[in-house]
Amino acid sequence: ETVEPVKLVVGVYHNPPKLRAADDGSPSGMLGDLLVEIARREGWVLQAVSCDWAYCLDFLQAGIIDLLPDVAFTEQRSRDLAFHQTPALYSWSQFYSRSGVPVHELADLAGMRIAVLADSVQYEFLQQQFHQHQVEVELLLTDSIAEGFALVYAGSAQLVAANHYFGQQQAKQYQLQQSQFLFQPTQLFYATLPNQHQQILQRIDAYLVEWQQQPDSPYYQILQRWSGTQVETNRLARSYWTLLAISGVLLLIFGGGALVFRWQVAEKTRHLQASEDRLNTILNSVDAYIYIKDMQLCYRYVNKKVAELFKSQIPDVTGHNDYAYFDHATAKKLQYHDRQILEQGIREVREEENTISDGGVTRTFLSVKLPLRKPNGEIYALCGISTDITEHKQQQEAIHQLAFYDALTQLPNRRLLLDRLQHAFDLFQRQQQQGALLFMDLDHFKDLNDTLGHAVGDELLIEVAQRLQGCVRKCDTLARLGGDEFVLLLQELPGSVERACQRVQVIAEKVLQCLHEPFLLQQHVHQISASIGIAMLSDGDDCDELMKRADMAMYDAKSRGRNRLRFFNQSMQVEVTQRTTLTNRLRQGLERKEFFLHFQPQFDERDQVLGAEVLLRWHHPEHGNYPPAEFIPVAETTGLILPLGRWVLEKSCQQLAEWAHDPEKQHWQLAVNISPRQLHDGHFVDEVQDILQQTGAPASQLMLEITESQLLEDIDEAVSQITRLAAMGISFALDDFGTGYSSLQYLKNLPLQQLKIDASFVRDILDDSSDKAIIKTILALGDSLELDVIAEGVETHEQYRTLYHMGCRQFQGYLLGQPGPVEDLPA
Ligand SMILES: Nc1nc2c(ncn2[C@@H]2O[C@@H]3COP(=O)(O)O[C@H]4[C@@H](O)[C@H](n5cnc6c(=O)[nH]c(N)nc65)O[C@@H]4COP(=O)(O)O[C@H]3[C@H]2O)c(=O)[nH]1
Repeated sequence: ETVEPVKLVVGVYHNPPKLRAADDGSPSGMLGDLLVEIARREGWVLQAVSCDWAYCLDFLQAGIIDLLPDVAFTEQRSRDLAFHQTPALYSWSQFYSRSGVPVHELADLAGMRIAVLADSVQYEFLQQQFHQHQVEVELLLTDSIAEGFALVYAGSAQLVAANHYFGQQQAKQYQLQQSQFLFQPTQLFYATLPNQHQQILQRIDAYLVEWQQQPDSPYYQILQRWSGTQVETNRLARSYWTLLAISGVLLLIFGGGALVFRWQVAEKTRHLQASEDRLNTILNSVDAYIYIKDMQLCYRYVNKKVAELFKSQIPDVTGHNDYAYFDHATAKKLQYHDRQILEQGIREVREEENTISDGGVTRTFLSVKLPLRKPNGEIYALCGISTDITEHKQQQEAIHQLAFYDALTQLPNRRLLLDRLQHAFDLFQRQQQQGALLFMDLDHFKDLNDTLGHAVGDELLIEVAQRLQGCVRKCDTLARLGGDEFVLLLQELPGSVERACQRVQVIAEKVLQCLHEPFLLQQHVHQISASIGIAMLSDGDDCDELMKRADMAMYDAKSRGRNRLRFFNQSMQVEVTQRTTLTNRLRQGLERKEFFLHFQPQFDERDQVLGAEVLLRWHHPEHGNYPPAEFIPVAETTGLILPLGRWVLEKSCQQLAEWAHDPEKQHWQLAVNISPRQLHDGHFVDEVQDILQQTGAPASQLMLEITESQLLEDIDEAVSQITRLAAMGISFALDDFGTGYSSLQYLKNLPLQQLKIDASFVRDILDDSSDKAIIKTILALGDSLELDVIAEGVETHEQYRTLYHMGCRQFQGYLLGQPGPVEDLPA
């Protein structure tokens, strides 16, 4: 079944270059060709009917033709005809005359013979204007536009009014010139009778919408073919048209002469005054700043909004330039750009930040500016339309701020950081421009936050952000990822990795130092520290990996005792992987009961056993024995030390309970190592009490070994726990004594029983005089504080003798007894 093609009878009148008949009678010209192209695509069959304009319009209304191109939209026509939505062309009208007929204003037309197309929009408009302003003219109605041009050429009329498309192309041929009197901007459409060809109009509309958005579409190709000049894209054409609509109106009011603004109409006719009033009402009620500046950039016209902005009256602004109203920098900038427009004859859209001199308020404007030209093309003024977009910009900025900045510290957030990092990374890959990523975490921030409250925590974070910002350069990015995690992206570092690393180290140390300075928070001085992990841009293959690596390095710094910096490197990566494996094995080991205890005896100076130190041992079925120095730190960071430590305590207490029944051993003490995690775990005291109760071990025989460094973490908390345990009869030994920062203050405050000289001092006691001096001091300290002092790691007789002569009376070490099963302890 074949579908009948759509047949359309099209009216064609002579209005080149917009519309004309081709040699074979078919529609041609801009709108004709466009229709032919659309019909070709749609499969419509066009049948052209050649007619003069007024007849064409009649034919359309009578239903003789289906479609008429090039119909200007008017209110009245919209009642009788149907139009599509998107204008096919934008047009306006001008007068054309033989040389020497000046038209500056409506009143200049009085007494003239003016040719105009019958039934045209120009005719309607002019007739109405002349009538309204009581300007007497003789209108000669023509059947075609060309006829009007011919009348002027022949001297039968002084002027012809026509659309500028026709005028631009045809005026020369008739030796006519265009006047600067622009009027009546119109939008041109294809028209049909209402409700008859709805679908046709819809299809035409669809093509117009699509093609007007594509600069290389058939639409622009056709327009260009017929206009012979470069056609701007539709958006520009439309704004140009809009501006012309306004500036045309301005010209209508002000006339065109050497100065557009010589406003004499008021004196000439009171009707024109009325017209001015009406137009001014329009111009003054638009939400835009409209102005005209002359070649010296003095204002010649401003609307009410401009006058209000300048806190002045409209007439007072005339003759002044921007220096009178804006601050110096703004005026200079405005004049610079305005001059370019006048000199180069360009139209410009620009965002301007203008500061009003009175009050110094800065506002943002979107300004469209274009030069105004005389008929000979000479530029004589600049027309500008500016819209205040300050609020819009502020909203945009607020949204930007929310999306890319941290609300608490106003530092860039993760999203912005990642963006900058990507940029830095690209630069590094292209130009080997080194950079570094520093992950910073405040040590024990959580404790501060929990104890002092979130308000103080927030205050600290804000101050930290400010301090950090003081340590970095403009080209660096300091971001906050949340919590107490800050990231610093350093860019533009010196070429070689070594030099770059050195520089980064210096910066990171500076950061550590500046964070270590005391903070004053709510009248209290707080001291904090931070741990920094560093990855160089050369350390990873992408941003994700770099972030992870800097993070890893930061954790490494933390686990090495905080307040320090660590660089990421490959060996660290290996370490991290091993650590994960070890964690999994530890967990399994606990379940599979792979742990056991060794006991290393401790002696007095008469070789009598005082007891033993309990040492944890782990035998893995496949990997053999793991040294405690390797797995204990991992157990500590993962928290596995808590169940592990509990198990050690239980076993030790069971042993003590057993010895309690043995008269030879009931005086033996067991020294059990306690990890910092255990001591700072809130349940530790209760746990020890439970274990003592359950096992029946005498508390007096249990000694807990703590290290100096673990005390330092939170001295007040530690003292309170230790005091509570000591009250239960448990004694305490301070392990590794001498390696940390000893503070007499806490030594006095703690219920200690024993100081343990670290094995490292004992090892070098024979060769290193400073180690000897330290041991002496520890012994003297023990003496004065009435504490026992035990030397650990005694391996040789010489060491033993030297220690003895120095006054040491308790010993532990391979010389006297290796760690081993409980059965191996000497009786
Ligand atoms: N070179 C030398 N070394 C000697 C000598 N005498 C003893 N040692 C070793 O020195 C370490 C003494 O333990 P530590 O200083 O408390 O140091 C301990 C302790 O800090 C930790 N640790 C061991 N067991 C536990 C435990 O149950 N809990 C906790 N939290 N830590 C433990 O592991 C560390 C290492 O333990 P171990 O490898 O068993 O190493 C033990 C012991 O075997 C000697 O004459 N020469």
